[in-house]
Amino acid sequence: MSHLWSPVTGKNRFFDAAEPFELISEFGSPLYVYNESIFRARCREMRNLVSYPRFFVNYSVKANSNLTLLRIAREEGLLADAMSPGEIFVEEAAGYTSDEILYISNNVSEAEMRYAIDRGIMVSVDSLSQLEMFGRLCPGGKVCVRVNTGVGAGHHAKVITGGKKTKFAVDPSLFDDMREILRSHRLSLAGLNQHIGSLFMEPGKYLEGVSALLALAHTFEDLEFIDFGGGFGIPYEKAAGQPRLDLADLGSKLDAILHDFARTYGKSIAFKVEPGRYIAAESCVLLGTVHAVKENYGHRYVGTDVGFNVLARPMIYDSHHDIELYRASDTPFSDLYPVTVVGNICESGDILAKDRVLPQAQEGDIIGILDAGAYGYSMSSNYNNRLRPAEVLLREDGTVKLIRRRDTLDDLLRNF
Ligand SMILES: Cc1ncc(COP(=O)(O)O)c(C=O)c1O
Ligand SMILES: N[C@@H](CCCC[NH3+])C(=O)O
Repeated sequence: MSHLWSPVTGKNRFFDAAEPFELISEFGSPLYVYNESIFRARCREMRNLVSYPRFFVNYSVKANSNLTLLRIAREEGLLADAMSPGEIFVEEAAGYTSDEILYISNNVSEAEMRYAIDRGIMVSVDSLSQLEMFGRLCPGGKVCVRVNTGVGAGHHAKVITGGKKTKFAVDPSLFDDMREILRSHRLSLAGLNQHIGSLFMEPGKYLEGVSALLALAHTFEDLEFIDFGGGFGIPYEKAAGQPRLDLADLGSKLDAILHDFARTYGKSIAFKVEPGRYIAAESCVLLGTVHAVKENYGHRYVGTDVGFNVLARPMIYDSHHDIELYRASDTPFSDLYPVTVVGNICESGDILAKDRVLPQAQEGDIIGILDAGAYGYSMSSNYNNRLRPAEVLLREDGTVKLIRRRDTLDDLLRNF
C-alpha cells in the first residue's frame, strides 16, 4: 500500500482499481493512466449539452488519438474531427465512417486534400487559395469553409485561433471573392465552421463567437451544418479551488440561440461542436518517478523521468498541472515548501512545475501529474532518443488494459 500526498482535497478515487506502484512496475515509468468512466462521463456531458435535436459532438482527436479511447468516444456517440490524413487514418481504424468525420484542413497539399475527397469525407478549407484547390480537385462538390469572425479566446497566445492575429480561417470581408470561387467551380457551401481557440472557462466569448458566426450564416441560403469549434476548458488549478466551466449555463444559452436560428433559417440545419481537451484531459493521470533530489545555489529541484518529451504543455505554454506524490515507504511526508520539478531532458527549460509547494520528495517516490489526458501523449516525442511511455486504461470493470505499448529501443531505428 502506498501513501498519497495530494493538493486536491475530497478525493482520490482515480486509483481505486490499481496502485501507482503496481502500474509502474508492470508497465514502466513514465506512464499515462486513463480512467474509462471519467472519459465516458465527459463524452456524455458534451452529448447532452443542448436539447436541440440535430446537434453533434465532433471529438477533436488531436487532444488524444489513442485507438481505444477513439473507439470509446464513438461508442458514446461522438463523431470526429481530423486535422490531417494521419488523423483520418486512425479514426477509420477506430471504426469511424466517412460521414462521421469532418476534415478541418490547414495549408494542405493536393494529395492531402484528395485523401479526404477520395473517401467522401467533408472538407473544411481555411483560405480562398485552398478553396480554389478544392474546386479544382472536386468541381461540383460540397465544401465547408472555416470562418474567422474576429472573436478569439484561449489560455495562451499560441492557442488563440480567432481574431486579427492568427493564420486561421477566412476573413468575412473576402466573402464576395469566396462566393465567386464557389460559383466558378459549381461548389455548394454545405457548412461553415470556426474555432476561436483552446481553453475558455467562461461561456461569454464562445457564445459571442456563436452569434457572430450565425449572423454570417444567415447570408448563405443552403447550409447543412454550422460548427462552432471546441475550446471548452477544464480547471487545471483544482488545488487552488479553480471552479469548473459552467456547462449547464453555457448549454442552456447555446440551446436558446440554436433554436432561435433554426426557426428563422428556413431549412433544417445541424449544429456541431468540436471539444478535444474537455473530453480527454481529466480522464488521465501521468505517473513518473523521482530519481534525484538536489539543491543548486539555494534552489531545490526534484528530478523526474517526465521530461518535456513526455508532457510538453508546461514547457510550451507554462501550463499548470496539479501534482501528487505517492510513497512506498512509511516515511511521512514533510512540511511543504517550494521546489522546482524537472525532467531528464538536456534543456534548462525542461521544467514541469516551477516553485511548486510540495512535501520533500525522495528518490523512488512516484509523482502523479493530473489532468494530463489532452495534448499529453499526442504532443510527446522521442527527443533525446527517449522512449515515449505506455498508456493504460483503468476499465469500468476494474481491470487494467494496456492501450499503447511503450516505445522500444528498436522503434528508434524503425525508419532507417
Ligand atoms: C479546429 C479545431 N477544433 C477543435 C479544437 C479542439 O480544441 P479544444 O481541445 O480546446 O477543445 C482545436 C484545437 O484547439 C482546433 O484547432
Ligand atoms: N496544445 C494546446 C491546445 C491547442 C489545441 C490545438 N488547436 C494545449 O496543450 O493546450
